[in-house]
Amino acid sequence: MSDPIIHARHLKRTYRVPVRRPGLTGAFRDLLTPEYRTVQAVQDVTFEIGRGESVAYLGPNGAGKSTTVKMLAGILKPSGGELRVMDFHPHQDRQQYVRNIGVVFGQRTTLWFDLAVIESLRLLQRVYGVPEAVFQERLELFDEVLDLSGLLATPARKLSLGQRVRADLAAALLHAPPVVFLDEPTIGLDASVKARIRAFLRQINRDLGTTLLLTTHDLGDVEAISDRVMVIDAGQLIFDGTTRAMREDLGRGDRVTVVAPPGSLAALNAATSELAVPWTDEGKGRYSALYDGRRVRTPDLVARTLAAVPAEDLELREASIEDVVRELYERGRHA
Ligand SMILES: Nc1ncnc2c1ncn2[C@@H]1O[C@H](COP(=O)(O)OP(=O)(O)OP(=O)(O)O)[C@@H](O)[C@H]1O
Repeated sequence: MSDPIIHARHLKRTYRVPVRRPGLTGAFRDLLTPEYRTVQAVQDVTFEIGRGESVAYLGPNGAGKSTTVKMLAGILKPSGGELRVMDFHPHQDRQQYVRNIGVVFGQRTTLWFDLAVIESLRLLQRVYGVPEAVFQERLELFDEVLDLSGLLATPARKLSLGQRVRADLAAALLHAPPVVFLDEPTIGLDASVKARIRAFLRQINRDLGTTLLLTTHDLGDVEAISDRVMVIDAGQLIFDGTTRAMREDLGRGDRVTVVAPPGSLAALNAATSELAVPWTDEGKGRYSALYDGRRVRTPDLVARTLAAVPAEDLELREASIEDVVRELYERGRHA
């Protein structure tokens, strides 16, 4: 990796949460003698991200993604470990640091609610000291890709979700920060807005060399925006590498799908048990299995499958990122 810009070493973050005791007496006791338990949201996470990389940070619900992003953005103080982004300690150096990064939370806005979008952008222009000519140039670029011009006069509170996220992206990138953190930037957006935002993020990554780290549950984002994937589960990194390496690491880079009468699962599993290829019932008569094409001979698998069930259709393809991530989460759960 060339020139790391983000260093996280043994990063930890715990939350202290009140324990709720049952019933009315419990409620009184909670009030008088509160008890707390510790949630380990991020347990021990180590990674480096190079300048200009575009990294997707994935994990199931509650895995610790948002907590990591909030530490990276300087909003939360790590409970342990080290964190450095460029030459800053994000939380400690927060005031200076935030001028050098962009942050987008898909679920909440950083725009002033009652101000027209352009007024928010003008305020940010002043905060960041962006010269007028540069401001105009960037507005033009944002308008080109994010189609902003129609939104500029509208107060943030009147924007639809998709419009709001587009305006938030412009606000986060106005000062051309070298590093941008995005927490579920495409959540709840329709396909066309998603496509626009993905294209925009890809463009700033490629053309401006902006380093991106984004959390998402939408694996379409990963395919479109990121070259590298880090997967966190229960507060720990369980994978860090390219999507291709992820397929290879798992050894299940191929997928077979068959359409067969309902109730075919047992017969399929029996037919391929020697190959250790377990099937999943996807409903509506579709059954699929992930397997390692280097270990299992595909013609052998196909022959066994077709002998076991009266198949209406059979499809072979490379496993999608979605397949692989689902499998990774499962593996993490059973580890
Ligand atoms: N403010 C908080 N107070 C207490 N516990 C919290 C707080 N924020 C998060 N947690 C807990 O920390 C853990 C990690 O949460 P986090 O929001 O970082 O996960 P996530 O991977 O972003 O999840 P999701 O995909 O659902 O957004 C979870 O167990 C969550 O309940």
